Amino acid sequence: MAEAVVEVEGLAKRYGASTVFEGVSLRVKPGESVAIVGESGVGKSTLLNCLAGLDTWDAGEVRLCGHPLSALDDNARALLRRDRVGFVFQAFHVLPHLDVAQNVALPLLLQQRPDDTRVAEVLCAVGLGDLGARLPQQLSGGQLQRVAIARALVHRPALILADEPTGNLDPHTAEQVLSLLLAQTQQHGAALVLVTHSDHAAARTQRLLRLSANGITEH
Ligand SMILES: Nc1ncnc2c1ncn2[C@@H]1O[C@H](COP(=O)(O)OP(=O)(O)OP(=O)(O)O)[C@@H](O)[C@H]1O
Repeated sequence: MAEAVVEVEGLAKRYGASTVFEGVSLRVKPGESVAIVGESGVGKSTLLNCLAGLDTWDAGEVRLCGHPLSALDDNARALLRRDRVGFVFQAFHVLPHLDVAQNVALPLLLQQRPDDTRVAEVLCAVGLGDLGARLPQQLSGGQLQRVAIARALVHRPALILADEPTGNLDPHTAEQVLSLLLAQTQQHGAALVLVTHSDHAAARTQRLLRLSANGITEH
């Protein structure tokens, strides 16, 4: 059995007396694509943040590339995330004072392996080949989303986490972006976990998981 890229066991998240979810277990292997769906507020973004070690939990464990995240300190978690994870945030988190190419280059610079050719290649792949010198404020919402996606893919991470990656895109661009995320799983063996409200996006992944307060179920 291939080692899971990410493995979750009995995860629970609470805010005070209020439980967001509990009993969440899942495994995603290299080359697998998974969509997580569920009602608004059920904790999909929270779960994604837990998978990346960006949020804490109250019971259970998350293992990323074999490492139990609760055993790592903040610094070790940040290093693991830097090397293994590409995260497409719902709110993009594009840095406003850097141009598009500089934003996309960031994961490579953090790993001290700058690669302008790779940055240009990924920008072309998301249809932003001519916009590398633009500042984020000069882009549309859909273009910003594609910058966020290019930045999440540039360092060929083992795990791609994407929170509503097609939420701001027209159907044609959404299709292109999904193809790009899925190609990364097929060609480079990355694991993709996608949070989405779109039935269409969910239908393109190999597995569909529904999150509810009592856990997560496969459909
Ligand atoms: N700091 C906080 N304190 C208390 N409750 C919080 C806090 N942050 C988030 N929550 C609650 O946690 C729950 C999960 O939020 P989350 O954003 O993960 O849901 P979601 O399923 O991604 O929602 P959506 O589909 O609307 O994006 C929500 O009910 C939210 O109100």
